[in-house]
Amino acid sequence: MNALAATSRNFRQAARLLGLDSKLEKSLLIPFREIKVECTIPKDDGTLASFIGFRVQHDNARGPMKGGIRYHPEVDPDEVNALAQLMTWKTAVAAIPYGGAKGGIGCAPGELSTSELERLTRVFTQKIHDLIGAHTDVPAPDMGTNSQTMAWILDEYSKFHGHSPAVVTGKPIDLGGSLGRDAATGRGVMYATEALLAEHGKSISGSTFVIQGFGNVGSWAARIIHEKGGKVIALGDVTGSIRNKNGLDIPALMKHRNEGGALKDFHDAEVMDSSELLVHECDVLIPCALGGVLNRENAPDVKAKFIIEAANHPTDPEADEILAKKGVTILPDIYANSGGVIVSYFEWVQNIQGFMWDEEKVNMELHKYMNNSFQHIKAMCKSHDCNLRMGAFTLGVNRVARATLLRGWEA
Ligand SMILES: NC(=O)C1=CN([C@@H]2O[C@H](COP(=O)(O)OP(=O)(O)OC[C@H]3O[C@@H](n4cnc5c(N)ncnc54)[C@H](O)[C@@H]3O)[C@@H](O)[C@H]2O)C=CC1
Ligand SMILES: O=C(O)CCC(=O)C(=O)O
Repeated sequence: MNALAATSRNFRQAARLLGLDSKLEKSLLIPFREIKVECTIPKDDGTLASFIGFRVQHDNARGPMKGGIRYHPEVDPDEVNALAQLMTWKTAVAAIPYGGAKGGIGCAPGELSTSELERLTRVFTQKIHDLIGAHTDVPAPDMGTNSQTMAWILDEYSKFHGHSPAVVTGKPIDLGGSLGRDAATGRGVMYATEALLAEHGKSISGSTFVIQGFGNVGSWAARIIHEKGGKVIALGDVTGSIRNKNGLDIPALMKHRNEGGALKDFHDAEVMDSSELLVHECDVLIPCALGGVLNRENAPDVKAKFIIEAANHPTDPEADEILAKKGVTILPDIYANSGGVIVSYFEWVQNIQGFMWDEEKVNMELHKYMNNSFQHIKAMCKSHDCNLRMGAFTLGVNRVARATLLRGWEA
C-alpha cells in the first residue's frame, strides 16, 4: 500500500470513530492545492538538467500551511500528498496554529554540487514564490535539505517580497533561525519516548535502542538518548549498519561522522547487515529515515517492544496490524516527530515578534507541548477505545474538523 493510501486509510478510520459527516470527511481528505513545477538548471559542466518539484498544500483551516521540503530521488506526487496530509493532523495534534503542506524535488542531493543545489533551490523558489508566505505556507527542512537550503529560499523569496525571515523555518541562526530548532525533532522524540516509557514503568536509562537513520533526526535522537543514559546498541544509515551490545559511544561516533568517516569504519563497533537492523533485539526501535520501512515482510520478526516513529510513515498498515497482534506499542509519527514543527512554530513566532528566545525557553516550551499532546492523545484513546495511532488521528482530525465547521461553508 503506498503512503497516500495508507495515510488516507488511517484518516478514514479516525473519521468513522468520530462519526464525521461524509461530505466533511471527503472535503478534509482532498488537498487545498497541488503544485507541480519543472526546474531546469545549468550543471557545473554547462549541460542542462531538469527536475520536477512539488508542493502540496493540504489544509489551512487552522492557520498557514506548514511542512518541510524533501530532496530525494523517490519523491513522487502521491508521497508528497500523503506527507502534506500528515502535516495537517500533526500540527493539529500539537495544537499549534497551522495547517499542513509538504514539498519535494525528485533529485539525489548527494550527486549535486553545492552550487547546483543552490541553483535548483532558487529556481524552485522562483516557481512557487507567489504561493508561499509567512501567512500562507511556510516551508522547512526535511530529508535531504537543511538550514542552508532554507537560507537560499529566504533570499530568493525576499527578492520578490522584501526581507521575509518568517517565510521559512529551520533557517541558520544568523538569518533569524531559532536556537534549538536543529535538535528539536530528535529532542521531541526523546520527550515522547520518555512519556511513553514512563506509562509502562520504564525509563530511557534502563532501555536499549536501535536507530535507523543518522541524519538530522537520527543523530540528534541518538545523542540526546545517550545523554539521558539510554543504550543505543545498533544504528544504521544509507551506507550501512553497526552494533555494539554494550552501547555505542554516540559522541565519538558523531565526531567520526563529522570528520567524514562512514559508519562502517567506526572503530568501536561491529558491522552488521542492514536488513537485520529493524529486527534487531532491543527495547525501543526508532526509525528515522524513509517511509514504509516496516512492512508485512519484516514486521513478524520485529523484536522491539516499543516503536517510536521519528520518520514520517515508517509503518505501513499491514505491519501495523501484525505488530499490534505481537503486542508492540507504536508511538505514531504525527505525535512522535512533532518536535520539529513545534520549534518551527516558535521560530516563526520569534520572527514575527522580532524577539529571540534563549535555548532553555525553547526546550522548556517544547517539553510542555509534547507532554500536553501525549495527555490529549491518551484521553482520545480512552474515549474511543483505540490505539495510540488512532488516538492521535482522532485528536488531530477532530480539531481540524471543528475549525472547518466554525469557519462555515457559505460561498
Ligand atoms: N528534519 C526534521 O525536522 C523532520 C524530519 N522528519 C522525518 O524524519 C526522517 C529523517 O529526516 P532527516 O533526519 O531530516 O533527514 P536527513 O536527510 O538529515 O537524514 C536522513 C537519514 O536517513 C538515512 N537513510 C536514507 N536512506 C536510507 C536507507 N535506505 N536505509 C537506512 N538509512 C537511510 C540517511 O543516510 C540519513 O542518515 C524523514 O522521514 C523526515 O520526513 C520528521 C519531522 C521533522
Ligand atoms: O518544521 C516544519 O515546519 C516541518 C517539519 C516536517 O516536515 C515534518 O514534521 O515532517
